[in-house]
Amino acid sequence: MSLIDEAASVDAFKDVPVIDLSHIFSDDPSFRKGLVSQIRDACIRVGFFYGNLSNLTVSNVVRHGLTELWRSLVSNHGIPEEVIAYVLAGAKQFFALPLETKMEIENKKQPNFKGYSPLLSGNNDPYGAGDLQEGFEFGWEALDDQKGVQDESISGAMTGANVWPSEAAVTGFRNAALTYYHAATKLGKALFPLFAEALDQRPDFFHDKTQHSAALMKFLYYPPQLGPVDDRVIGIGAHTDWECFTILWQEPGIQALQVLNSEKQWIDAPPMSGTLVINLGDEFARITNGIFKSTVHRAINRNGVERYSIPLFFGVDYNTKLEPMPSCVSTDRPFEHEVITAGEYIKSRLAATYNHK
Ligand SMILES: O=C(O)CCC(=O)C(=O)O
Ligand SMILES: [Fe+2]
Repeated sequence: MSLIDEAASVDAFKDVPVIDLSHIFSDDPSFRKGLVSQIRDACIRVGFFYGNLSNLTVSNVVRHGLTELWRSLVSNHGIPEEVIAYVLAGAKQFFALPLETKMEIENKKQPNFKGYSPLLSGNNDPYGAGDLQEGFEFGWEALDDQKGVQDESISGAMTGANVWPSEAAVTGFRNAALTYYHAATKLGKALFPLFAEALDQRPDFFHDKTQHSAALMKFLYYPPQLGPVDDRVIGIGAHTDWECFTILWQEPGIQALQVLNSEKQWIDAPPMSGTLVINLGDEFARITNGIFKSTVHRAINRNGVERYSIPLFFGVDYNTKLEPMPSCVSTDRPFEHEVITAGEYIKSRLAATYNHK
């Protein structure tokens, strides 16, 4: 079936599919075909899936540089290990700092909203009254032992360096955060060829558009929300993500994330051991003219305990134009957006969310 016909024939999903990514690096056509077809179905029908990494072979994990990420997810006692443990400890320490210390790196003072966003400062749902979360956002930066400096010319509309709390305030925070960032972006880079094949393109279709890791990582802290709740103030209001896809780590054991289907039912997407949630965003929806779904979701923390989550929003390079693929456009299915660059799009969404005057 063509992409356009397939997109026209989908029913409301009732759950978020789980896709085994053990063969993510396999060139064996039988494995590859099966995986691509599951990803295509999830992207067209749901816009969300759980990527199960727990059965990856150790040799593949090592060869493709996923060790830190994999060991963060896969443990035999369900407790996050290694990098995630450091990241989580650092995030907890950071969010526990006095407000005035955190406000020294407030996102509204930075050119592109990197840094700290206080409680209720963002509003992802225009019908909401603010998101009940605190955040800390940062983008690509070389680790101390890596070569490379940030080339600002490639960041286009999204130019702007990261800001960090002082090393004295949260020891090891920057290093732990960047280590996890680099591990998660490696997984992101391995996913682009699969998405390309799911769109009937060559595996390297996105290669020239993903040279620079246009990816933002955000640490999120959600206080518990108990008692009567104003529906307009929840952890993060109903929204779509903005980049191509998000790789989301959720704190184990705490249900908060929900995904909206076409019958307006909220479907729970609880954390699942050995997996990361992968969901598509607006850049992919634009590039595919709506064939890949950028699905509405929200998070509500009614669990009586604090909750942390870590999305990595991975887009095409900021200077790439968000144009539709010709195979996704027809006379019945015209493209209805202005063509702008990815950087311009992300910047405009950040400004709208934080109401920056
Ligand atoms: O915290 C979560 O589970 C979801 C976060 C989210 O949807 C976002 O930051 O875009
Ligand atoms: Fe989201």
